[in-house]
Amino acid sequence: MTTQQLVAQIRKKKSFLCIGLDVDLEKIPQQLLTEEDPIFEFNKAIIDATHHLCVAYKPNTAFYEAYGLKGWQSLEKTIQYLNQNHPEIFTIADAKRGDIGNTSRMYAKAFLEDLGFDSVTVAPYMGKDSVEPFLEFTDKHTILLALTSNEGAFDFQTISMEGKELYKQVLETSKSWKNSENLMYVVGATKAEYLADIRKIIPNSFLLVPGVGAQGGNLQDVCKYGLTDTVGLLINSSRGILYASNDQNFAVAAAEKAKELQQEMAAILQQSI
Ligand SMILES: O=c1ccn([C@@H]2O[C@H](COP(=O)(O)O)[C@@H](O)[C@H]2O)c(=O)[nH]1
Repeated sequence: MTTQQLVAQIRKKKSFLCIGLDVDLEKIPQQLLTEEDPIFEFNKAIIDATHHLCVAYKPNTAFYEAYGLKGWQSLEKTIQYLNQNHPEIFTIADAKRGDIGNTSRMYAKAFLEDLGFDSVTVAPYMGKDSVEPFLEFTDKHTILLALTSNEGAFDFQTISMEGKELYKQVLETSKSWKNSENLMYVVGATKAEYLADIRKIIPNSFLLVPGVGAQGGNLQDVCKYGLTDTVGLLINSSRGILYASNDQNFAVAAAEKAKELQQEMAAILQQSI
């Protein structure tokens, strides 16, 4: 999916919501556990109930890898279901990969070609030759970790080297990489106060912003400094939507939470026009 197509979907749905499909078998309604593939059945119910309210889904691969072969098969079924039924929705494999070049090429092939995701998250710290193999997929997007939502982000990402914080160095250097126009960046919603500085370096790039909901990030704060002329934001919420209820009405409850965020986004978009 091109960035223009993503922006068109955002305008059409009045939403820049990304729903995180982080399925924890201990948190889903227990009656689903009798199904042959509880993870997929849960995802399917969530997707069926929320697809009109969001423009992206982001399965975090940890929640599938944790269940071995069965988990990987659930991930495969989930992305196939999305690509077949909702090809207009942007898909993100939140896998946080990155390795020496030939290994990165295999990661890129796994997520972007074999599974068929539109994008994959990548850690930047092994540098240019670890990221460019992902960028070789020019019809896909590589989402680079810039300033993450967790407390540990302050251990390295904000440390200054020669007067420049590491996350800023990542943003600036990555712009010189081949096919960098296909880069997006992760910035945590809990770090909204950094967005004005971030926008000085990457004024137009799309940002994937996790941390709204369970981590306490604020949508209004993120939009105040992060919004661009073409929106430029995908706001992720996972637990805050998925686990709104764990009774039989879980999908309806999830849709209600998603709708609250979508309506807040619609109001923000209307004001910014
Ligand atoms: O900086 C980051 C990068 C990734 N994540 C991931 O996003 C979701 C957030 O889930 P919530 O339940 O809405 O907190 C999850 O998959 C994280 O691994 C992040 O939170 N922060």
